[in-house]
Amino acid sequence: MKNGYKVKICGTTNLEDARLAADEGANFFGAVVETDFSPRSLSLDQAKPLFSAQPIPGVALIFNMAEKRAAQLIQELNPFAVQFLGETDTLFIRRLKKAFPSTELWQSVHLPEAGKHVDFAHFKKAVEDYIEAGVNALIFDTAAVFQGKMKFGGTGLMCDWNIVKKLMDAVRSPVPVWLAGGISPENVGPAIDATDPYGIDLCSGVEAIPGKKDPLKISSLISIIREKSANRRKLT
Ligand SMILES: O=C(O)c1ccccc1NCC(=O)[C@H](O)[C@H](O)COP(=O)(O)O
Repeated sequence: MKNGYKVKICGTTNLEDARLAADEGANFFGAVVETDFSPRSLSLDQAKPLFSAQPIPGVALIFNMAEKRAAQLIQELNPFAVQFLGETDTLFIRRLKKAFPSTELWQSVHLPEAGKHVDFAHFKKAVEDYIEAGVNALIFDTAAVFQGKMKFGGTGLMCDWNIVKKLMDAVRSPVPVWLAGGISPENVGPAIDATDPYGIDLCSGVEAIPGKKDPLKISSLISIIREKSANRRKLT
């Protein structure tokens, strides 16, 4: 999608699905690397074929990875962007940015699932700090406990879109802001209406089975997003 809302098809585990996302018109694919709480996590070697092909720009998602390993990942995969899933030390962001100026650094911000209490001041400060440190994009997503373990993303659960919108309005981010968490073809329209994000990032909502994307779900999602984008253009 060249104009309008962007789409990232995330949790991609194989090259066929990265190509499918590209063919259907998504803007980015994402792959989770060396992240133990994700059933879709790839080793560096498993991720290589996806990133050497990069049919569309690829985003490598990592969780609290050591700095040396993150540098190695950037050198070996040459992703368009690295996306941090954990709460990232802003000095770490600054150092990586200096070392790899041509790699974008994206930061996930994980809110609790909708209905749970949100410490608004905490999230506002975190977002301001990430912007100040120089991240290139922010992704609001959902974190939740599964089988006693906190999962930062890939939950299939929505966060509170009204709070996302309130945070967006409060920080007036100079960088693109994505919405993720439990989005599917069924609810992508209301998700866009509620937050008017730069883009939509999703994983389980377009899968046939965990780890395998569903072509029909992706094409239905993209056609809804195209329609929403066309309507927005009419309004501006
Ligand atoms: O896909 C996963 O298993 C995953 C696990 C941990 C972090 C991220 C993960 N997926 C990639 C994404 O960024 C997802 O698009 C995002 O978390 C939303 O996932 P979903 O709620 O399944 O759409």
